[in-house]
Amino acid sequence: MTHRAEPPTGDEPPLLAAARGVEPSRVPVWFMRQAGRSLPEYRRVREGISMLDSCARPDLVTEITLQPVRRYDVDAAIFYSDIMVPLKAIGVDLDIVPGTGPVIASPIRSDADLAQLRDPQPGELDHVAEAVRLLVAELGDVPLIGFCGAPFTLASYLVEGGPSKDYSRTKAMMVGAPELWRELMERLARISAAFLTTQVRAGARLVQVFDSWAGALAPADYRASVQPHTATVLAAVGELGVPRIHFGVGTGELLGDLVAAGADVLGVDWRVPLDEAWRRVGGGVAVQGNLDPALLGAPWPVLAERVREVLRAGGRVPGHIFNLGHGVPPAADPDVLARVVELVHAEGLALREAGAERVADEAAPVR
Ligand SMILES: Cc1c2[nH]c(c1CCC(=O)O)Cc1[nH]c(c(CCC(=O)O)c1C)Cc1[nH]c(c(CCC(=O)O)c1C)Cc1[nH]c(c(C)c1CCC(=O)O)C2
Repeated sequence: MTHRAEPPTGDEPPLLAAARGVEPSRVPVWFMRQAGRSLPEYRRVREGISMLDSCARPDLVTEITLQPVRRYDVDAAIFYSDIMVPLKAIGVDLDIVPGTGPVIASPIRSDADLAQLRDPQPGELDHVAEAVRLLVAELGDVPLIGFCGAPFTLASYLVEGGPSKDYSRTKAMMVGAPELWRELMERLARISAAFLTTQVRAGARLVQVFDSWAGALAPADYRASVQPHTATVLAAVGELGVPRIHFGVGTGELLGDLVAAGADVLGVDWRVPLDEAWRRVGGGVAVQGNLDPALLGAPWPVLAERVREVLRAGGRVPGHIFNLGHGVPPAADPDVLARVVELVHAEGLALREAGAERVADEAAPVR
């Protein structure tokens, strides 16, 4: 995808313009995990219904996805689902335990265990397509973001059996049983690609691939054992022509490799300033991020300054989509998020210009 190549178009949704590196009519903003426990209306509709059951009901998926769009003036909806949903759909015995995360009944540690993983059959993702179609009809001009988990992040849950701090069984398989690892990653890439292309074919206009835990890997291991499989997923949606965001936490040393996997937008956590991230990858992409979610609890004047700092750094990059550096924490105050959206929209473009001027100053010859 080219950047700075096309003139601004007044009516293109700001999110899609920024993703192409074209100046948008306002700085677009959305939040990872904008739907979820931080919203009282979410807690109400989820009462007595498990996470995975809610994901299987297109009416609930539609309602929950729309909740943050009604409450905030965000520039995108993100499909309410989970990275584990396609695995559940093919029959993997798993649950999402509140306060813990995904838990797998029979972790995958041998060739025989791989039998749990097969390509989704026709019909198994119909509830996903139906929910996306319902949503797109309701959303009007607000684009829907589709998403999936990258093979490594999915593998980490399947091999460990649940959330992990060090991913030691996963890494041991990666280096100690490379054939088993390759087969596992190839199967996961096909499953995630099917989940993602289902969303795009039903109307999602942009996608985000979450390799949330890839930052745990050394770059050489990432490149040898992970990147080719994520590239398969990104290529499958690339063929459909939608912009692709690639995101992971703690990936400061991997940013160039994340882009090389086939991304149009680099998702950055709060550890690396956006302009620095863009320099590290040599440009050629838009960036998304990267306010530290922990700062949402700071006094408003302090938080507002941090929002402006993100906008200035993003202003040095041809396309910037404002977001947090990771998901909205369950304890976040929705009124604070609403103020962040207002601030980004009110001051974003002016601060982009300020950021761009600073780049020009630095580029001027020293006398
Ligand atoms: C690693 C990962 C998972 N799921 C996801 C990731 C990648 C994103 C990231 O890095 O955070 C992706 C995800 N999960 C969810 C969304 C959709 C909606 C959105 O972003 O607004 C998305 C994009 C809903 C969800 N997925 C989950 C919730 C909370 C469950 C609940 O409300 O009961 C939501 C709204 C559950 C979940 N699912 C997972 C975890 C770690 C958890 C949290 C467990 C907990 O703290 O209770 C696995």
